[in-house]
Amino acid sequence: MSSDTSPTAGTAPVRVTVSGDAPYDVVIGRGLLGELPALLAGAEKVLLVHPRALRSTGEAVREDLVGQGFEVVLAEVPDGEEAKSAEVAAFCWTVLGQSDFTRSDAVLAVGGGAVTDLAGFVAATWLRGVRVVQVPTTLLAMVDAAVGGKTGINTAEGKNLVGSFHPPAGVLCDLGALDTLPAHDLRAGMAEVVKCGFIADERILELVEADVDAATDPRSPVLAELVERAVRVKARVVGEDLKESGLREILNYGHTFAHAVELVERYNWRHGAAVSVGLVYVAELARMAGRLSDDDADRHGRVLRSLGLPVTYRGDRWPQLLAAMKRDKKARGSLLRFVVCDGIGRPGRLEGPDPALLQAAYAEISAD
Ligand SMILES: NC(=O)c1ccc[n+]([C@@H]2O[C@H](COP(=O)([O-])OP(=O)(O)OC[C@H]3O[C@@H](n4cnc5c(N)ncnc54)[C@H](O)[C@@H]3O)[C@@H](O)[C@H]2O)c1
Ligand SMILES: O=C(O)C(=O)C[C@@H](O)[C@H](O)[C@H](O)COP(=O)(O)O
Ligand SMILES: [Zn+2]
Repeated sequence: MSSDTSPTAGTAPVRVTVSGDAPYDVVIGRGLLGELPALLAGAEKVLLVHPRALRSTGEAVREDLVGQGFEVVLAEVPDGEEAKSAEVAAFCWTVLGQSDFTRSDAVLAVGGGAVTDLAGFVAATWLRGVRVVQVPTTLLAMVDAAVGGKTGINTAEGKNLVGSFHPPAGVLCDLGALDTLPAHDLRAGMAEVVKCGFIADERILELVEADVDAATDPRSPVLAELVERAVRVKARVVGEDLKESGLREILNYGHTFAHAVELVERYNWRHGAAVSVGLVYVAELARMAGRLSDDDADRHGRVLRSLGLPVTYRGDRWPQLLAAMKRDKKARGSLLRFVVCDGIGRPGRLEGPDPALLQAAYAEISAD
């Protein structure tokens, strides 16, 4: 994770501060793991949660921290969405209990968004809340999941239905981790980057449109700029509205449909891929509701398609999708609520849309 012949090697890390009751920094750069001891200072024990795929990274980080005097207990969890279950959370609680973790000890997540969500939730619930430090290793986790303190696990009925707001003590986005990330996972992360472009920072869209290869090259300064821009959008929003009482909902752009797709597909779709289709769906919905221009709506599909992300979904799943959307956290009683854009960088809400409109937007993005 600290290689480096990359053009961004040697450049000073960028620090984005997230404000709130306990402000913290999101650090973006290369070779950042030397910052871990300071973030963990005061803890005797550290629970290092990592996915199976990152066993050797987990071992290397453990050795480093042991050399710095920490007692490190490893919790290896399944890859991907399988990690976000009550069973895996209970496994972590058992490890914490058997290792006598106290309130001055800490949880350290090294992994993608599934691991940062799980580890954050475990930290939020252990002894009613202990410190968590996030080391995201996917693009999606760097720009979104590890930042902002939204933690959670899934239940059989839906995505992230159990969780807590528990901000981290710090986030280290070591871009070197992206060197080993499969291309489809990098693309999945771009869906959340592009989401930030539509809700708040049009320059993100322009950078992708100008050179999609540079935008998706883990070693390019363009990708580093995109990470920073997306993190700044997220930091600004969660710094103002940690618990999603209003503004934070804009980060959920595209997610009402996306989470429904993930559930219907039994989590065999990557979250970012589902977000891509969800963005196109909600752009279509906004266009049909007379809220978004044809040009701006078309731009959603064009940018996401250029990144190799899906922009259509099978046409025979409407009842299941609608049932899942009713469990979206933005719903109030039987009122479905969507984040829509009235233009680029102008997020708003669409409340209780006509069911016929919802289905018509689905028909528009359906593949035969
Ligand atoms: N809390 C939030 O605010 C928030 C925001 C966005 C997404 N999320 C959640 O994040 C999750 C998706 O995260 P994701 O896209 O990172 O997927 P993921 O965590 O499932 O990781 C994808 C795969 O990449 C592997 N991996 C991770 N880092 C790697 C690396 N450097 N090299 C090689 N392989 C690596 C993982 O083991 C996994 O198999 C979803 O559960 C989503 O709900 C949460
Ligand atoms: O941080 C947020 O707030 C978001 O909504 C970011 C989303 O990208 C993320 O997928 C989040 O986990 C979705 O939250 P949920 O509340 O809809 O489960
Ligand atoms: Zn998301």
